[in-house]
Amino acid sequence: MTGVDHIWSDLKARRATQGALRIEDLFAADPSRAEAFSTTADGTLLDWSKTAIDAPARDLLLALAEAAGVPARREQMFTGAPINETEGRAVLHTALRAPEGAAPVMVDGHDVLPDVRRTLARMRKFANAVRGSDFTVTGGPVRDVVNIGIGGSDLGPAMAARALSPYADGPRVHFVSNVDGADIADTLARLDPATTLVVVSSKTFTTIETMTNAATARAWLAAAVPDPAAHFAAVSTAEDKTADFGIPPDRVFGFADWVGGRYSMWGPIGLSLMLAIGPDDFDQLLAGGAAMDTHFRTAPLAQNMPVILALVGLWHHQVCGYPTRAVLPYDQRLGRLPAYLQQLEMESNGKSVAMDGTPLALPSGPVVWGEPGTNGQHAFYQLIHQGTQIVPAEFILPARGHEAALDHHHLLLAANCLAQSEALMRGRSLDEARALMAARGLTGAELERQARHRVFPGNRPSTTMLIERLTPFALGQIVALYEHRVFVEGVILGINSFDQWGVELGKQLALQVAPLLEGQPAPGHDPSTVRLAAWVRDA
Ligand SMILES: O=P(O)(O)OC[C@H]1O[C@](O)(CO)[C@@H](O)[C@@H]1O
Repeated sequence: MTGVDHIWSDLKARRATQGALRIEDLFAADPSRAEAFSTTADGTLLDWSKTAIDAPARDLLLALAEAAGVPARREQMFTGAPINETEGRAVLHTALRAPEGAAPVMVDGHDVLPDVRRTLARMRKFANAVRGSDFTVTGGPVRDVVNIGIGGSDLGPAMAARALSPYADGPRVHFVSNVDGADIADTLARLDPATTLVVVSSKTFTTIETMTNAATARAWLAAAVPDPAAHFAAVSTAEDKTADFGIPPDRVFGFADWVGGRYSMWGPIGLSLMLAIGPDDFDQLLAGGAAMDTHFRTAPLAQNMPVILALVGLWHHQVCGYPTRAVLPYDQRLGRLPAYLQQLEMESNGKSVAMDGTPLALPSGPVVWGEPGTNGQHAFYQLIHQGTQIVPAEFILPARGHEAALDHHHLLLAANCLAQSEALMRGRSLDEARALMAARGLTGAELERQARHRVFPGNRPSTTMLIERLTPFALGQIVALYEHRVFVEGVILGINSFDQWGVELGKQLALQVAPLLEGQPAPGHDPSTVRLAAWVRDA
């Protein structure tokens, strides 16, 4: 067994010794627990005290991070080593947000930062022109922007545009991703082609959903304006393909293959966001990401927010065996954060083999899901509180909202968030439930029956991340925090978090199923698929 294997088995042994331990007991035993199991970074706070991680478990988890080589791998990532080994690429989304004066980042003997800055300056110039009406389309200044992209070329900017809507003072930005014609039809139906700019965002510029939607947008424009090409910009690593599509090079924003799709919102893939909020606020987003990078790179592991969040995640999924985790932002504008994190976490760490191709010794990443509070409270929290499976909850709460006149809303929002984590931990015992029923006048068997329905087991873990307000800077911190959390979990599990071979097969088969739907011969499909296709075809 390796040192890492030993620590995993020590962790499982530690968990086994906890028996009926209640999280509340940990607070009783250590009056400083709330502080000791909290981590801060540039105005944010992560409280992980409401978990069953006790001091010995914490020490083992930190030892695990050391033994798995997190600090060394982290340096390799930041300095451009090809740590995406299955694709032979560096992983340098951090370079997209590197501050002025940062040390050169070398890939194949070439500092990538000057190119990053040049592209950012071009984006800034273009965004200023569009926002300032210097860039015009057929009908004059651009009033609407349609971002066409999917996965990492959609979720990041779409999530951020919604999160930062109080900062949106440019053209209205819309996001079309699904190949379902309903998506683009509903979007375009509201828009005037003469004043619409379409940004086609695709790292590869081959993704079938995006190229189909782009062609539909082009046809929509062609039917209404004399020069449809004048209404397009593109973001891609494949400049030959953007040229084939007819987009002039001065409106193409390229990036290198060392930026993974789901890590790409910091660069040109963020163009539509920049058009909405402006270059200065976009810079603030980058600054927040960069601040989290510095924290991740320099803070000791025991105070390192991404490392801690990762270790909490490993404790819950790989040690305790909880199958999912819920991300519960108490901010309506973070409504797309769970979807964004689903791609970030599940596409990154949803793997079955280790870097060397051998089967993983431990489960890979968990299912990630969620919804903003308080809406989730009135939907699925029932299961989180009383269901038979335990769902670690990750709360995110800004201390203040943007609506000063609605502070009373925010107070209730915050109270709900804090109350949920308390309720999850504390629960309600059978005796407490019996007392409640007795107070309502019930007695005997009926009291007992009703009381049992009102028991909350409690002892359910959660973390709470606090930010001051959902600013561009804070959003940058949150996204970079989760990116690094995924990285740390991946390193410790031995996973390559930067490829996504698991999405390939379905894409290939979709192309082979299409002829079936058109009634053409398409051998090699199973009887169920053939029958389903026939039903769809003949309906
Ligand atoms: O930006 P592209 O090349 O269109 O890819 C879109 C998305 O498709 C995937 O490759 C797989 O679905 C994602 O990783 C990526 O973000």
